[in-house]
Amino acid sequence: MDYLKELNPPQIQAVQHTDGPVMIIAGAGSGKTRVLTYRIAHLIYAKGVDPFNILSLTFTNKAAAEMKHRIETLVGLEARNTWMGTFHSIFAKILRVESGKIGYPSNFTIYDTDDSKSLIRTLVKEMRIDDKVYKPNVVLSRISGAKNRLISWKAYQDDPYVKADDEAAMKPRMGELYQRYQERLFKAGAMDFDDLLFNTNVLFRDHLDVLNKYQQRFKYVMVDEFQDTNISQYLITKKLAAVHQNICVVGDDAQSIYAFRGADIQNILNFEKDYPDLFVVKLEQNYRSTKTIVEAANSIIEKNKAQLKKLVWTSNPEGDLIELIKATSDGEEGRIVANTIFEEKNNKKLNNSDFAILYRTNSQSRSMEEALRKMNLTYKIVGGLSFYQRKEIKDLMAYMRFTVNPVDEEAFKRVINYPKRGIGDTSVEKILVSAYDHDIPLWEVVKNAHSFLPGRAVSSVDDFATMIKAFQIEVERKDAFEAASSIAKQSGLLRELYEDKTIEGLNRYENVQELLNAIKEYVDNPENEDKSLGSFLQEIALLTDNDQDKDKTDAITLMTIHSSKGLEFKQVFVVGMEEDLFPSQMMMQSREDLEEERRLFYVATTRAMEKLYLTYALSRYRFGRLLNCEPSRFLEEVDPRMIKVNKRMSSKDMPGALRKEGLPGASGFIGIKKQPESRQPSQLKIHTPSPDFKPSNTNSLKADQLVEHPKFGFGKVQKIETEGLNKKATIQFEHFGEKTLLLSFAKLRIID
Ligand SMILES: Nc1ncnc2c1ncn2[C@@H]1O[C@H](COP(=O)(O)OP(=O)(O)OP(=O)(O)O)[C@@H](O)[C@H]1O
Ligand SMILES: [Mg+2]
Repeated sequence: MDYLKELNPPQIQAVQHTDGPVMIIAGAGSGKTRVLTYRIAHLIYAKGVDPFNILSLTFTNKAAAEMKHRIETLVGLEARNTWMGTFHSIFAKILRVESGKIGYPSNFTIYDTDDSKSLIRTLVKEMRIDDKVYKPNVVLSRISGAKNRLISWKAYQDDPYVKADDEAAMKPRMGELYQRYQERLFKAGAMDFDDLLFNTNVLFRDHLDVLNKYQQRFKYVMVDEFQDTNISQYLITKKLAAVHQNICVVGDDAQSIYAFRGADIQNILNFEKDYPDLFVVKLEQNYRSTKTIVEAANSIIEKNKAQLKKLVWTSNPEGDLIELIKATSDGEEGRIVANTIFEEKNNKKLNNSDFAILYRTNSQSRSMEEALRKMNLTYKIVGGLSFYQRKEIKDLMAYMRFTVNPVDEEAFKRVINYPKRGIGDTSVEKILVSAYDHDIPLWEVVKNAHSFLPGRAVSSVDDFATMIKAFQIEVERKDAFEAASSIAKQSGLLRELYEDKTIEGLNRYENVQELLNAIKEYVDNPENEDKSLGSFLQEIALLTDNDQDKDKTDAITLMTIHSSKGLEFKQVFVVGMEEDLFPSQMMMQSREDLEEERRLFYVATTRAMEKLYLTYALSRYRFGRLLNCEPSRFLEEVDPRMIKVNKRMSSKDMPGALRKEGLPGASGFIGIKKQPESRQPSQLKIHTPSPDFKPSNTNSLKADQLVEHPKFGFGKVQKIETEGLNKKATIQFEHFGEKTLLLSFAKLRIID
């Protein structure tokens, strides 16, 4: 097999050096992920390693799926058996098997951020403390920060510095809140995302037999995006690799962008200390981007002081200059981006999926979406409010969760009185308080409602318990799809949605059907061995933002820079290049923070393969007000030789005269040398008909036929409609988009 031919010499070295610790720290686009992929293929193919003995940890499950697929094409189906996924998904899988050891049920629920915040709200109320001081997201991020550094609630409470810190922040009861939060999660048989790693550490610390089992299993351990691991993740990896010492980490310190979530660049430096006989590989050649983009990116990251020096070069062509685009408002910014994509698509025959629009915060997607929709350009938003965050989906999932794990408090709160069955808030509260005060599992309280509640509510709660018991029997006997369908029906949820005949109601009903489709797909997929509902629920709980683009149609990608890590697109727009927005005002407290923002900018620019655009607006709606904006300081940090100031405008904003000339005027830009225009903003050229152009008889014109129009050029018939006496054809023209023409007037030549 010739796969080594597809690598350069240092990459081959990294692939072939399979035994002992290896670290690859190299710049963006230099093939780090590719090396990991080929390394796994090499282990299986050349070294005969059993795929079950290989563990690789990736940034998203989607990245893992892509890697698996690639390895499959290199070495065959066996590749499927490697352990590959995010830290969270891999260790959730292991915890599901071992959870009994640390006192959790094997069907433990995974709480998402909403569940966690709701629990914190409940606790704050119970403790009678100020919910304006103890805001759920502030409390949660404090707890999360502690857990990511492996600080238990006990250690938290015992640490005088932490205590002083909380007191200074006017939150003296944080430690107590952390403790109650953990206790309640435990009672609910639930873990939040951070617990998956925290508890894995506990498991490996306290149960050496379990640790030993996995140490023996994972003979080879690999970590992608190593710069963004936190200490909790690092310790797990280190422990697992302690016996065989075959650990390979790849990363780029210049792309470390999760310090705010506890990622620690120190891990890279520690790695050298922890493994003195470390084999270090440098990759310097970038295969992803044009020279212009590589050099611009180098000029950006150079400004950071805390950086390992690295060389990144490319033999790719020079490529286009980076376009700097100014807009008067965020609305105009959106229109310019949409217009530019439209033109570039037509001029260069690109697909929607060749484009990405990257922004600092999710809320910036709105103006982009509006403009794209107006131009009929298909797009998808990665992250943001995803399918699984919708209320109706969460409701049905809560039924399933409670069935599988009937102590799950947050699931219980969602479904006990939805659809309405006459159980009031007071009764719900009584049930929860009884369980907590008497230390009885929630499910026992629900099953024995008569002992805890006044007469009226008892029979409704009894009915609810009977229903859940019936669901539990189904879950045991049937696969996830059959059980879920039955739960959707018997719970009354489907009927409730079906009876709502508004458009939103209809949408919600369809969404639930779509969830059932997804479960069917899961059950039908031969790769999923465990077809139980519990197993499906876990899979869903672990979807990362990036995994949810189920929709495979050709679409422009909109996402935050954070979620774009590791990806590449032919053309990339980094929008909202304004002070306070990027670098973000919220995140900037120190020089380190500014450097992290700059690394984000580096990540954004290095996603582009062929062309990069940086755009900014002079005014923008933020926090409900129209604010004036200044261009980002980062724009001045890009090597000016790589930039041209473009005078693009959206057609709508162009004054009439300029529109005709195609030369819209715009002023220059702060401190950046203007470059001579290498290319005029392209105009759609009117087609010159072929010499043999002769209109055809279009009486029998059909969808899918190819036609030529004397002005609009070549196109494909989408559909034919008859309206009264007229016949109309909708045609997708290569350069002019979709047009509907009356056939009795249009001169069309049918090409066959
Ligand atoms: N030796 C090579 N020959 C041809 N193409 C290569 C080679 N090495 C890498 N590439 C290609 O270059 C691109 C970037 O590679 P890859 O994504 O592995 O880089 P990376 O270092 O992981 O980047 P990032 O830091 O953004 O994660 C990919 O399209 C990859 O297929
Ligand atoms: Mg990568």
